[in-house]
Amino acid sequence: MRITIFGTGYVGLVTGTCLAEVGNHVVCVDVDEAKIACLQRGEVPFFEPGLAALIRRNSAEGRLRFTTEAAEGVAHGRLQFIAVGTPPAEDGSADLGHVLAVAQSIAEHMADPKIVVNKSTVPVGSADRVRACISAELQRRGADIDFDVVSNPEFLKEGAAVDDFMKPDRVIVGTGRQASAELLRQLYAPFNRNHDRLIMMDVRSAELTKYAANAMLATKISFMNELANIADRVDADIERVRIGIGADPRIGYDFIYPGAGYGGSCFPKDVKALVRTAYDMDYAPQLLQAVEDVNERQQGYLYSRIQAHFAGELAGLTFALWGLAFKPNTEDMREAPSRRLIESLWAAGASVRAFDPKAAGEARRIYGERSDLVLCSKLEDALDGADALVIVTEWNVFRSPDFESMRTRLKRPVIFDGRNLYEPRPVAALGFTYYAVGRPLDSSASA
Ligand SMILES: NC(=O)c1ccc[n+]([C@@H]2O[C@H](COP(=O)([O-])OP(=O)(O)OC[C@H]3O[C@@H](n4cnc5c(N)ncnc54)[C@H](O)[C@@H]3O)[C@@H](O)[C@H]2O)c1
Ligand SMILES: O=c1ccn([C@@H]2O[C@H](COP(=O)(O)OP(=O)(O)O[C@H]3O[C@H](CO)[C@@H](O)[C@H](O)[C@H]3O)[C@@H](O)[C@H]2O)c(=O)[nH]1
Repeated sequence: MRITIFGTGYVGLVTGTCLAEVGNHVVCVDVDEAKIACLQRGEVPFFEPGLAALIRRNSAEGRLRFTTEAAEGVAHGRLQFIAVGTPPAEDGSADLGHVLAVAQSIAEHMADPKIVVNKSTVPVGSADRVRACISAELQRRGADIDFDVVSNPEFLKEGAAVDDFMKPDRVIVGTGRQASAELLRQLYAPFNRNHDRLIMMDVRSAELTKYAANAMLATKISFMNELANIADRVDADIERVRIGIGADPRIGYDFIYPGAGYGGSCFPKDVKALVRTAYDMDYAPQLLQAVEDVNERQQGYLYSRIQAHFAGELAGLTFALWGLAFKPNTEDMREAPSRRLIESLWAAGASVRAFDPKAAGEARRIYGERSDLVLCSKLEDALDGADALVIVTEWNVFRSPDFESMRTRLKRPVIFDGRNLYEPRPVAALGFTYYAVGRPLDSSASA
């Protein structure tokens, strides 16, 4: 099939590349000239495992092209995917500005029938707004061209995006038209061979399904963070509790890790947007509001532990930080817990020596060169002369460190672990003061 994708971020670029990989002819359009120039040179603008090789192969074999020309993109595909950002507006609602700008471009250049497929995460009713936008422009042009707007939300995770797209748990397609449903079924057939993963529904339910999935996952995390905070106070070990409850298949082990709070470009903004939708409909979403409030507090967890340990005297201290990205296997720092922590430490007069396997460049882009942020190229270097180590992201390389060397490099043997990577008792036995999330400090519970 001939397919056009608007937006070459995590979703657009992965979607376009994976659709090309199974034999389709794909044109990706972005307004960011630097990004498109980079892709045209065969470089990938961000780190996502496995993506670069796929882009290079499909570009070389002529199935994948990149352009800033909307007209070229609109002319190419019968299917026009919208995969642009929907950032939070001031009031928490999803900002549809980029989505509607793409709809407008499609309508301006449309010369034959199109199926517009929305992959961006958008509030219920957005497909109607896209449809209205396209209709208005076609009417202005005096053009009578058939089109449909389909909702096809994306569920990929950063760091595993290619795998998630190639082997989806499910593909949600929201449309009221049989012909659109049939075309989307054909499009996704190569990803649907093992068993039928396609779930067809109406457009509004498809739009809400995306928010429901993210809100449910965010709820699991906030629930565990709440429990971890209770465990802290009653001297119980949340890791034992996690293992104990996950054994119940109705609960399961996925997404019940307590930590430094959820971050990233999706959960924080999507929970907020769903809360906003509910309030707009005169419904108070108490549970969702609590999910967000708990996360807000949890993002301050590491800092409050640090403050308590140093009795609020942080001025002049140096903290080694392991992990800047919002989670492992990505360089993305959008809403990363590390940012809130770094900024709190700076505000208290402390400085930071950070190591992240992939996100140092992103941190430099966000914060620029500053004397209170040293970005180290080796994890050991971050420790040198620091008053404590703080672990914010659970990269694999942090899981089995050389504790002896760590103790000699740190000025004081103190670890604040926001991801519960180690067992408290053995680490304490090596002479460290070890703070984890919801785990007692060297108690029999952690034996
Ligand atoms: N990142 C994820 O893991 C993920 C997963 C599922 C769904 N989503 C949703 O998908 C959407 C895109 O997310 P993302 O992380 O890929 O975004 P992103 O910020 O990484 O990329 C968006 C891209 O769209 C481009 N763009 C903006 N306006 C444009 C226009 N008018 N025409 C063409 N390109 C334009 C931007 O330049 C940018 O390159 C969001 O709604 C997000 O919530 C994201
Ligand atoms: O048990 C857990 C699991 C995750 N997290 C945190 O939750 C955040 C989000 O993690 P993850 O869901 O793995 O990353 P995303 O790439 O943001 O993916 C989510 O958001 C995407 C965008 O909507 C969806 O498509 C995905 O299905 C959904 O998992 C990160 O800060 C994690 O550290 C925890 O604290 N505990």
